[in-house]
Amino acid sequence: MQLTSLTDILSLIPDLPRADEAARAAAARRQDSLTKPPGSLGRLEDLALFMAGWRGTARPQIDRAQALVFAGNHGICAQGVNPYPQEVTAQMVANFDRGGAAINQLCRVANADLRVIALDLERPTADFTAGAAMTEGETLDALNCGAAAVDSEADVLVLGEMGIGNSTVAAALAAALFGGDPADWVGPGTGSDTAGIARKITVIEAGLARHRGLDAMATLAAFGGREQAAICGAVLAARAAQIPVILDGFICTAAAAVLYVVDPQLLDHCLVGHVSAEPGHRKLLAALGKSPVLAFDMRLGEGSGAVLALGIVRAALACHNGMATFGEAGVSSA
Ligand SMILES: O=C(O)c1ccc[n+]([C@@H]2O[C@H](COP(=O)([O-])O)[C@@H](O)[C@H]2O)c1
Ligand SMILES: Cc1cc2nc[nH]c2cc1C
Repeated sequence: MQLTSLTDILSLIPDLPRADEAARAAAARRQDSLTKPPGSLGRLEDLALFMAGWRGTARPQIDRAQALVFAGNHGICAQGVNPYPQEVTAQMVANFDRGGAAINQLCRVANADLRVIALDLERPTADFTAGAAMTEGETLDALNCGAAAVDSEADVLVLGEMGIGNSTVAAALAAALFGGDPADWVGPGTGSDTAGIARKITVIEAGLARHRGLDAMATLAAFGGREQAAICGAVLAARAAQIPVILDGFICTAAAAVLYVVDPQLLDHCLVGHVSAEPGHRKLLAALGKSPVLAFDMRLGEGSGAVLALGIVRAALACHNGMATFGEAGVSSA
């Protein structure tokens, strides 16, 4: 998938695959034949049916799980919206590469292949209070980079991000896409105090005043950043390859929300792995009509909540594929 303009996305939509309803129905029949009262595995059953629909088979397996973490830097950091200095983005990328971050440990436990992609860290996006964070060309480059990173052989894709300052970008995107009071979308991020949160709100109000009346893709360019655009590209490429996606926290979900505003069905193949402790995430999930797999009070980013949810999806498929039916086990049904 190679986008040459931000409006290309509209022409892709009619050809994107949809869930295979026959495979999903066959998986539902299997669930009802397994040695348990129907429905007793609750949302594990829903996850198995979700995977069946998107993988197009009644007995989906996860042989290959890919985790992609995109990192970017943000011009809005010039406004003092971030408690940690911007160089932490590159320092954490080095930490990911050495295996020292939370995401490395969680990917090992969940058996996911982690790939970290740093997007022009030495060239932060522009300050969105002064102009568009990204040109159309920069937005397209990041979208195409995200799309190209998707392993077409993967059975599931976990997405995450790293970028000092990007909780402000995410809140700005959410406010621009869904409206409401900016204060409802803003939270502490990595640990802003009350004064820091007030600064984030002021900055977002200035950004919203500058960038009015834009469509969803232009909103992405206006507020940034590269990692958000790359997440959009990866979500689209995964869809084209019928690979279900697990989104991470507030920042990752706000990026994908751009696609939802383009067309809500663009996120049909996406689960949200967890609801972050960042307060705007709950409101964002309500706007997208998504229920998180987990609520673990996490607010790290990096894809950490999404890869934890991968373990739950693996558990759902272990039951779905490994359990005996009533007939096979000689267990009497109701
Ligand atoms: O995804 C979340 O829910 C989340 C919530 C709070 C913080 N983060 C991470 O923290 C960074 C952004 O926070 P900040 O304070 O620098 O804007 C960025 O690297 C994110 O991955 C992520
Ligand atoms: C240390 C650190 C690790 C992170 N991982 C994702 N965002 C982060 C922000 C900070 C500050």
